[in-house]
Amino acid sequence: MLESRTLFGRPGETLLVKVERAISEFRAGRPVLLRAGAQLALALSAELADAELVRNLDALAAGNGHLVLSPARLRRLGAKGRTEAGIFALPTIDLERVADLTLKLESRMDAPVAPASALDTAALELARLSLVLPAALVVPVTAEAVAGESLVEADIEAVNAYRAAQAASLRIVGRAPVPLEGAPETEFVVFRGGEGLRDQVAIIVGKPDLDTAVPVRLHSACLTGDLFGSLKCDCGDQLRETVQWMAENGGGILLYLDQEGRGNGISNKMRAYKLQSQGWDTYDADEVLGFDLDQRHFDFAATMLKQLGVTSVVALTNNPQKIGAIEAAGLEVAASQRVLGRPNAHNVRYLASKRDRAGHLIDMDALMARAAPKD
Ligand SMILES: Nc1nc2c(ncn2[C@@H]2O[C@H](COP(=O)(O)OP(=O)(O)OP(=O)(O)O)[C@@H](O)[C@H]2O)c(=O)[nH]1
Ligand SMILES: [Zn+2]
Repeated sequence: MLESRTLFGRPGETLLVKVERAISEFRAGRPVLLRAGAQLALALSAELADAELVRNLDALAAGNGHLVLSPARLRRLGAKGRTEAGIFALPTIDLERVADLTLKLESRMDAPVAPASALDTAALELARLSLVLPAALVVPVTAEAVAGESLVEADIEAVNAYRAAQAASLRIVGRAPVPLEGAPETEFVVFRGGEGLRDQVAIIVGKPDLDTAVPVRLHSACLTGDLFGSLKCDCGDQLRETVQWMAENGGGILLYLDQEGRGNGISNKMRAYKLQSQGWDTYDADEVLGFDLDQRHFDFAATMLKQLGVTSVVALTNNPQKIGAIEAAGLEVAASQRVLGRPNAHNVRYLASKRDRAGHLIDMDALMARAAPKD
């Protein structure tokens, strides 16, 4: 562990650095040593456990291993109204049982759920930060039992404080003009920090007047829609039409945020798409995987705007959460404007679900009027 007296351990950096290492280990399917005061436990991503790891963990666990699951997954397993994470005891750690409880569609609870400890919930937060399934195997250990192992150690307070620290560490690391088709006067400004595992990008279209309300869109990354024109969502249309609209209407700022799959990551989004192909709606599919309606935070996006000198915005969105987050961060939302994609046979259920279940301000008649004639 880095301490402030070491050569490279600057005090302000250590929290971010330690948790970044822990995330990287966790994503690689290696156990991380979590510390809560004098208590220690190994935490391992449930989806990445393999036979050898499980054998070794089981030997250390002496019957005290358990699986931590999110409230959404517990609800899906049959614990109605569950709002807290919980744990299942694993007297022996068994890969098949772990898979049943974390991922299988038809699984139902067949054992009591105990409340999760602070250590357990930190393991779950680590899974979320790592963009793997929100499910962790946790094995309490003593320092002696793991002495000599090369393990990354993280304090649970550091894990829990990581999101806020990452949002507060936002800073501009590069900017350059990037002329776009239809919007030749455009600048890309790259920020490090925020949310997700990569950088955030502000796309400044034209020369927006920062003394008046600036048209702004917070756009969450969608590889399938933005890049490949997937018919399953409205993202690609929203992205390109917003940039075009800004270019033709005095400029604006689009924030391209590293929040693929509503913050669940691309692998979990594909798992959710698979479930959707079997009939599940977008939110129910996420719940099967253990995710609540939306994992995204938008406070850091407001910080990006502030760093760019924006104080008042015209919010281009249908999502009231985005508007609320901008206001909560102390920026003025002078007005908001809907951003309609194009409906088709593949995305109309998704768009209706966003309106009906997440309160998005989508006027279905106005939307349907935009359907291509072939639809
Ligand atoms: N988990 C999950 N994510 C999805 C699905 N379809 C699209 N997404 C993601 O949802 C997000 C949509 O982002 P946005 O278009 O910025 O946000 P929005 O909440 O729809 O709000 P507005 O478009 O601003 O009205 C992107 O991160 C997509 O990758 C899905 O079925 N499941
Ligand atoms: Zn999309």
